[in-house]
Amino acid sequence: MSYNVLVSDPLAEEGIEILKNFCNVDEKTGLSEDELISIIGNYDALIVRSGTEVTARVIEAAAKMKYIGRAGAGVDNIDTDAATRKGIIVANAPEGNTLAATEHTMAMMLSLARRIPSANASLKKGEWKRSKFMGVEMNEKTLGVVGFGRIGREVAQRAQSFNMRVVAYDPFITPERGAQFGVEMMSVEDLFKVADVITVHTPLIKETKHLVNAASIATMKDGVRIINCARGGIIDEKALADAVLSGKVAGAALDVFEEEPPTESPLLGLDNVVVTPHLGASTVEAQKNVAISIAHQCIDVLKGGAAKYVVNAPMIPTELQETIEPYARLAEKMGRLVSQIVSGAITKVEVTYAGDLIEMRQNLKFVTRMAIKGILDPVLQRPVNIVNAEFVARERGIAVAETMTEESHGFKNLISITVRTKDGEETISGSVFGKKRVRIVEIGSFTMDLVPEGSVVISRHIDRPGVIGPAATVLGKQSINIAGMQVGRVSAGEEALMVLNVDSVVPENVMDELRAVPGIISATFATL
Ligand SMILES: NC(=O)c1ccc[n+]([C@@H]2O[C@H](COP(=O)([O-])OP(=O)(O)OC[C@H]3O[C@@H](n4cnc5c(N)ncnc54)[C@H](O)[C@@H]3O)[C@@H](O)[C@H]2O)c1
Ligand SMILES: O=C(O)[C@H](O)COP(=O)(O)O
Repeated sequence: MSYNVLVSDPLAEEGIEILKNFCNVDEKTGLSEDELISIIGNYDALIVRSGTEVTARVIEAAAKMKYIGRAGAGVDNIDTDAATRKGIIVANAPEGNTLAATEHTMAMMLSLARRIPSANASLKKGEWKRSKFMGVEMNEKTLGVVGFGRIGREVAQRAQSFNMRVVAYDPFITPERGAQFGVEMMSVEDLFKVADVITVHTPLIKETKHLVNAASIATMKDGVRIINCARGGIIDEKALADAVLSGKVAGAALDVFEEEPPTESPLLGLDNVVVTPHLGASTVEAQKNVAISIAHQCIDVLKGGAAKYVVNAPMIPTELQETIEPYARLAEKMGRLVSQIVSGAITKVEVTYAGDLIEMRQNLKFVTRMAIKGILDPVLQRPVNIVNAEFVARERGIAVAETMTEESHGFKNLISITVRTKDGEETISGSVFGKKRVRIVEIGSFTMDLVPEGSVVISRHIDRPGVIGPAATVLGKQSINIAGMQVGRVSAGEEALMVLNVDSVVPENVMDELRAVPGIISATFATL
């Protein structure tokens, strides 16, 4: 199968080469939304940087899209909710440009402190104004880092080497974690009060929109310096310009703007403001890193696998991927089976984890989503995957619950899926033996040891002589080979369950014949 990939922003050649070895690649930059919409239906994957707005309209038109890759960190130019609804994997390359953005932040801080851009421009105009460009030292100043993630931490370490005191605000980082970096975590209000230089390193989300505004600037030290190498919009540009003009803020350095390019930003005309055109990630090294990462992830997804840095699905830490994989595979197969043996509209799915699995509770969301995918796949025409499984379930009014229990019925690990419908409920349990031997061990109250692969016939019958033989004869007459058989019963003479692994599809008319065998109560054909 040949795949088409559209690269709509400049991507380093190293990434393009990797893609070209696997699929057709079109590089078309500078497209308008309408131009993008008119061609996007031809592509299986789209790769962007911050230049392309991947709107809900674009995603709606992306009929066969499986992957949107962001060769960089910020995904605020991609409507990830719209992608999630469509089951499109959105992935980024968050680590590749961390050091580039960090070093750019340090460059901006020093440029601001020593007024390098203005001094450079002045000298090049033929002036020699040494006293005009008096600077300040960073030594012993306090740096306030807002957002103590990858870049925030790297900036902090470099600032410490300048002998700066570093304080930080990040609602998701504990004081203990901050202390490991020699950084005091504090409230944003306190940080604004004590910092000589403030640098923001958060994503642009509703909580961080205009975090630096007229009111918060008023609480800052007189002569504070402010840096934004994260996202335009975290700082209210008008408020910042007013504060620079009034002298409250001694200077600002901005790499990113509310609108890019920033045609109307009041900051562009100010002397004490250093600006760059979103260059944080623009190093040869960073561009190579992100292009390679996003190209490999693209190929992994097109081959049917998962991307390493998915932003719209649960991520599994690399070290756990091998451990989780068999559970995810088992849950999907169990979901497929249970969905084909229940009748009536599904109203609730409950996935219960027991035994050793409880220790992995943080990472079981992935397994639950695979169970839902398995349940919905056989009944829906649209693609259901790890990205949109929960969304599609919700959309269909199916409640999903995930529970943990110590009770594992003697198994080392146990996954149980209970599906409720308007007509009743069915529970299937499975376990992973050794590292990856997956088995279904219970269907309802019947114990078994079923390899969840291929085609199966599941029937309920009265436990008495003369039922199983005639049932097998029905299949034999149609040359349908029985590769395996499991029979389970709770007590002799009552209802029993039979599962036949068959080597070919059993047509509906043959299933009807099977259902007509005296003693057979019900029979279902399922593909796993
Ligand atoms: N200028 C550039 O070219 C450039 C390059 C790379 C990254 N970036 C941007 O830099 C920013 C940081 O990137 P990163 O890789 O460090 O991301 P990251 O996810 O590692 O760190 C972001 C941090 O922000 C914190 N945070 C979230 N909400 C917050 C809030 N309300 N208040 C304070 N902190 C909050 C998170 O807990 C996290 O620790 C992103 O916006 C990214 O898009 C810009
Ligand atoms: O979020 C990012 O990675 C940076 O803003 C870089 O954006 P760019 O890839 O458009 O340079």
